[in-house]
Amino acid sequence: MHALEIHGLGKTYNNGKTALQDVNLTVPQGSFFALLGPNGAGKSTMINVLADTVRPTAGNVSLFGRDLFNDRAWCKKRMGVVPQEIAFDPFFTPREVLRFTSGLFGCKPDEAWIDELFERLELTEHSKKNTRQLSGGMRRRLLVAQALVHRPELVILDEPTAGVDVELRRRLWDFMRELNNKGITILLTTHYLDEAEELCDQVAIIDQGNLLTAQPMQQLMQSVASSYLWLNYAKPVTLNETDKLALATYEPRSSEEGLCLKLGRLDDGNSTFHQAYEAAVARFGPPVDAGVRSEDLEDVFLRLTARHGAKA
Ligand SMILES: Nc1ncnc2c1ncn2[C@@H]1O[C@H](COP(=O)(O)OP(=O)(O)OP(=O)(O)O)[C@@H](O)[C@H]1O
Repeated sequence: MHALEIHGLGKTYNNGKTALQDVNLTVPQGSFFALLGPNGAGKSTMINVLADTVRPTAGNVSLFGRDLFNDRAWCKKRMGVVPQEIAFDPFFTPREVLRFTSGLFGCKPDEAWIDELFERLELTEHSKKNTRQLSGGMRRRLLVAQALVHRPELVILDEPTAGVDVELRRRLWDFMRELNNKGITILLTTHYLDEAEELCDQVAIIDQGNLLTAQPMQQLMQSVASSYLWLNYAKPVTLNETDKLALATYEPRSSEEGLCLKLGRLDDGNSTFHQAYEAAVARFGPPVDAGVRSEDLEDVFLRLTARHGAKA
């Protein structure tokens, strides 16, 4: 069964802005899913539709097989959402916020779980303060605790680590990974693409309301990420028309330190490293240094969204 199945989802705001256009997306149960996109791509709109704070103008969504819009109460209990906007009643303490939220989900507050959440999210010593006394990072962690207090099976996090320092971010992700290992599905948006690549086993990229790709992370990296051979000649290499023609297969680019060639695969699956290196040496002589660099998720993301932007 899928945690989420989204069909033909569309949202046009009252001002005429279309934030989502016919989005089809499946989030497998138990996955750690990254929903990525540049600013204004439509990520928060999608999350707000799931959280019932934005009404879609088209499409349907099912959560663990049940219709999200017709079976709201059932679905809400199984879902915990960490929104991007932070808003708490300033007169409540974090513990009161969590007790109150448990009540909203029809559960008796589970004090042991609340203690564990405070501990894991490093809020124990702040649990009796008023929320207005908390820092931005603490409030964001309290939002995460609030989303988890009713033990949801699907956790949706919209930029949960914005404003959270590196160390805390790492510990927050460790906690999310532990929850995921226990079978909880996690869907998150983040602008930290290196963290998404490390954590997530599924990835979707949206841009201008359109889904560009959705697939297992490993599959995306294998099929789309390229490798490049960097040849250091200690100065930029000038490519004349004959060089460009001779090296055309490697899409040569002059760099500050020399030359960059795109590597491909031969029929036997081996890299074209050797051929590219020899071709460069034949034209420019041996470099002072050379290395191979593979594209990471950020490179792939920039390439896919730039190409889409150029088309739009
Ligand atoms: N309430 C609204 N009324 C009108 N337009 C809106 C509204 N909310 C969002 N939009 C527009 O919809 C588009 C998608 O916005 P959204 O916040 O979903 O993007 P996002 O991918 O979450 O961006 P970010 O990474 O900056 O948070 C943007 O062009 C935004 O300006």
